Amino acid sequence: MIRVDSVSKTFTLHNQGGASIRVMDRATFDVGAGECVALVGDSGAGKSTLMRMIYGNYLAASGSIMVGDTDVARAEPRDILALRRTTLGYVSQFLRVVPRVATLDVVAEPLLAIGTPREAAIARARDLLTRLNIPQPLWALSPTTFSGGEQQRVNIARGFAHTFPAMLLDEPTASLDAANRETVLCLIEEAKSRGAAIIGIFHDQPARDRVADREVDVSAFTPRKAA
Ligand SMILES: Nc1ncnc2c1ncn2[C@@H]1O[C@H](COP(=O)(O)OP(=O)(O)OP(=O)(O)O)[C@@H](O)[C@H]1O
Repeated sequence: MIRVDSVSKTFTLHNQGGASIRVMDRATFDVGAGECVALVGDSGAGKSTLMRMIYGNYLAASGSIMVGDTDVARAEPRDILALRRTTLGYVSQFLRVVPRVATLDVVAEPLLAIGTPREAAIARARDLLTRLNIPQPLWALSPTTFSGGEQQRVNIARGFAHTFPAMLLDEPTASLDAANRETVLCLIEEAKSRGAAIIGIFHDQPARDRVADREVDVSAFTPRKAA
């Protein structure tokens, strides 16, 4: 489902005399349907950079990143946006809050965007908000004023609303309490059992041990170490 092949990356620091830093050299791995792969490696090894390249936020200098039939390393921006709507989900720790949109609609939006009938989308949003312990009186409010933890849980609910065939998870359990952490681990397990291919960064080692089938050590693709 996801195949990263010989992906390299160099950052050019335009504000520092155009200095360039090679941060990734020929990263290669794949993730099958129903599988969860954890990216591991020291701080600065390039885990986030690799994930951002797979999501299409950072452009890979060379190589290919196949997600389904789309090569993210070469795709047009509109194709990447279509991929993100239908195929590739991304759950980070942080919600990008849209002012004045009710929490229920924030969570249902990814489903509405792919044409799910409103009633079904809202039902799924209610179910996820309930599972993630967001109190019902808050559902009609914008999450702008919610606590950090509440915003994180709304973001997770939104990220899991659509049953994406491929998902990227960036520290999905960070700073959650035990009950909500358990819910997120169950959501990940459910996604795997319906066949989603998942790539995650988990500093939470017990969480990683539970949901990840394999680890990919990104340090192996860090140029200074590979040299
Ligand atoms: N936008 C950027 N511009 C320049 N350099 C960057 C940029 N993003 C990341 N880097 C560099 O790329 C390298 C890899 O960083 P990255 O954040 O991917 O590491 P990481 O493995 O996710 O680390 P951590 O576990 O600390 O989050 C680092 O040396 C970092 O300084």
